[in-house]
Amino acid sequence: MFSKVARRTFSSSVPSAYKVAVLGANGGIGQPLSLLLKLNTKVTDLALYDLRGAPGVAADCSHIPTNSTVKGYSPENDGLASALKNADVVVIPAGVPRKPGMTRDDLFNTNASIVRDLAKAVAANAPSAKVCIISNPVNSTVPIVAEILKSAGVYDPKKLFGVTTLDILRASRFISEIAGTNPAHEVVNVVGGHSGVTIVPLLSQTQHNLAIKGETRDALIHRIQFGGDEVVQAKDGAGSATLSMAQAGARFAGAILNGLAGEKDVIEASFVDSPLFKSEGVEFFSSNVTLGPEGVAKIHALGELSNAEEALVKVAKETLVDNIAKGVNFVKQNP
Ligand SMILES: NC(=O)C1=CN([C@@H]2O[C@H](COP(=O)(O)OP(=O)(O)OC[C@H]3O[C@@H](n4cnc5c(N)ncnc54)[C@H](O)[C@@H]3O)[C@@H](O)[C@H]2O)C=CC1
Ligand SMILES: O=C([O-])CC(=O)C(=O)O
Repeated sequence: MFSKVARRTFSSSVPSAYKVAVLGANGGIGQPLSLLLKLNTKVTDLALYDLRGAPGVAADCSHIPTNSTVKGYSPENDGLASALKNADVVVIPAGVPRKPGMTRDDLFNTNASIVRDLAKAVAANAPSAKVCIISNPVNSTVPIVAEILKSAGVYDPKKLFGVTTLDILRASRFISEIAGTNPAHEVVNVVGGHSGVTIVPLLSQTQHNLAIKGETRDALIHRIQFGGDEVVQAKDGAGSATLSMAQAGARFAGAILNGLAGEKDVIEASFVDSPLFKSEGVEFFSSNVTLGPEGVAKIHALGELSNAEEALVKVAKETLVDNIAKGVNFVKQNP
């Protein structure tokens, strides 16, 4: 009797039921991201995969009394395929992080093949999932995944996302430190890509418009562009942002789930296959995206830019063309 009542109450409180797979779940990002996804009530099946350690992370998370079941998978016994089967959303933070002195591009040689191989598994086992790429360099890893999905004949540009949400989090926080405001109320559009000069915060569109000016403004833009370096330096060889990234990844995956569930006006920035600058050869670009049941419902234009922002976007586009080509060429040479 008691269990029947309990079960009824339980299921009526579940708004939607989705399977989310995290690939790289035992890592610095993977562990706290798995925790935060365990707290999302739209997730009913949480599949945690890593080369090692995922069953431990899963057992740990599974004791938290939210509605999802959690299972850990290893490469043995086709664990990757099982983790991916029927996944609605796949989040990929697998790969090595930076050490001081490295750029994100320095991670390419190691992470490109990791992401390529995981993308092949996604194509084979979860071809219609929404795929969220965290592994760096995002500007190149997203095109790698696109190429693999294309060769498998399952590419849908509406379903592939580079996660740039951490740039938005940092921009809100750093602006609030200057303006003395609540960071939760700082809405800021950050566009372009996810590395250095490709990260373009559109400060003219914030509530401060041009009120933050001169050297303060330049320093703020630089801090948003190179915020990742602050964490890499502070961690002093032990990796890069993990906790703030987990929060960013959980927010982004949560938005994807909200879109899947048919909620209205779900908007997050993401590095996607975008029409905005395709005519200039920039195949992927990050801007605000409305998310819906199919993934991308609408890609928003950048809106009005100041002259200085136009110049920043120009530089971002030039770098992005190279970063994207590097990913595409990698797959051509190493299919
Ligand atoms: N998009 C973004 O804003 C951010 C991206 N990152 C990137 O995220 C990635 C992960 O960072 P951390 O979690 O700090 O690194 P980490 O080294 O702590 O964790 C990476 C995990 O990936 C796993 N892994 C490696 N190869 C794998 C494979 N083939 N299949 C499954 N799992 C595999 C490792 O076993 C490890 O558990 C890095 O590339 C980092 O640069 C980091 C912060 C922000
Ligand atoms: O800086 C890094 O290497 C990790 C990252 O992408 C970030 O923190 O934005």
